Amino acid sequence: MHLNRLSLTNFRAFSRLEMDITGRILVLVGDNAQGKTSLLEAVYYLATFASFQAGADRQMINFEALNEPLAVARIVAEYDRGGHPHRMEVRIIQEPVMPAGTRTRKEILLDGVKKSAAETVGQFSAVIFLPQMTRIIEGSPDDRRKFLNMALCQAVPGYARNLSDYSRVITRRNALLKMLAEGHGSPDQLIYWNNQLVSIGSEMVLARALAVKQLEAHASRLHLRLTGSMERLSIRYQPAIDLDLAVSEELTEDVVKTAFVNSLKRVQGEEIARGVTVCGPHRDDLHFLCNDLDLGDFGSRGQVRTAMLSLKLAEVNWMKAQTGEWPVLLLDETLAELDLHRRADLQETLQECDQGLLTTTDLHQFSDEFMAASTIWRVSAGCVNVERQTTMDA
Ligand SMILES: Nc1ncnc2c1ncn2[C@@H]1O[C@H](COP(=O)(O)OP(=O)(O)OP(=O)(O)O)[C@@H](O)[C@H]1O
Repeated sequence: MHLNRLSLTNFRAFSRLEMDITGRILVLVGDNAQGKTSLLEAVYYLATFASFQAGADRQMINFEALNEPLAVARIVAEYDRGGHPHRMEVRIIQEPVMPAGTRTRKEILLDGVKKSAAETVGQFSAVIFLPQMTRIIEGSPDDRRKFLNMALCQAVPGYARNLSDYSRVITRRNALLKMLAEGHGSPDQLIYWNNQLVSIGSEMVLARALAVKQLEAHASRLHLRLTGSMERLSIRYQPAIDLDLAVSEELTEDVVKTAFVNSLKRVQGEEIARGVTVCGPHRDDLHFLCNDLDLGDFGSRGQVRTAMLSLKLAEVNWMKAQTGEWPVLLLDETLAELDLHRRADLQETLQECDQGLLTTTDLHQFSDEFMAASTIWRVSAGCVNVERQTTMDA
């Protein structure tokens, strides 16, 4: 995967930006609040159609543009995938709705053809490294599910569609449960939504179980290397349905569906009383263990950071194995956080991949060798200019 050109219009602080990207490794350097992270956000949006930092899409539309009745933020990328050139355009549109409101929606064009997000996700793939990514281990189950979803949507065919259908089923089922909680309707009305939930949810559980196993294989190997064989990293997937992965021998669709149906029977009373779906993949969790101790509860800062690096490098390798393509690596101020040894490992992965974009406020943290292989772009007040082009990609 190689990004050749990026064009932004009314995206965050960039009212207009055109970048011809020739290098394999790009370092975006600039002071704070100049737009470096926003650039990575735009590129990552092309991979997932979700921001890693904004709660709502409208936050990405330039403030001044939002003063207009119709405001459009546009990201256009030209990239190579599997040796073929592609063009993706994403428009985030805020438009008026009667009588006096606004709504935000997005439009996606892949090679000139309008597509939905679910059918386009994965056409351009990227992995993001952020200083705050330790939240995946230390934060809430929601952070961990988000991590899984972002990775699986890009690399597992059909997962993005299931995720979007599942979320629709949950909304409709919750509305019915709320009605039942208020004493209207009959529990028999749940049968249809239970079938939908079990059918889509079981596919998601299977995909997650398999992906976590594969990610764990990569992560534990990398973690042994990063810790000089001192620490064994394992990742445990904990589905919210009554399914103990440690004891279930072979995980088939039937095994998962039976567990799901039984779980729904067990919680039906509670669900009707609370008016909400309490069991299913939207309540799944992950656990990260280091030498069998849960890192979320007992990990030191350094241990969590190293485990995160192993996990993210595993995600890169897993995505390559799944899709045959290296994802574009996006590193937001990540190297500064790492010691020399771990920095070297990350730089090694960068050398293997097709392309990496890094942000920094300080070029001194990079080795001379790394700098020679990088093209340096200066980001200043929403403008980006090449400061030094590498000669090593020629
Ligand atoms: N929708 C928007 N419209 C205009 N400007 C915005 C919008 N959203 C954010 N900004 C501004 O963009 C600026 C750049 O933010 P960004 O996080 O990309 O900078 P950065 O160079 O990565 O900074 P740092 O090094 O501090 O992380 C901020 O000053 C922010 O206020």
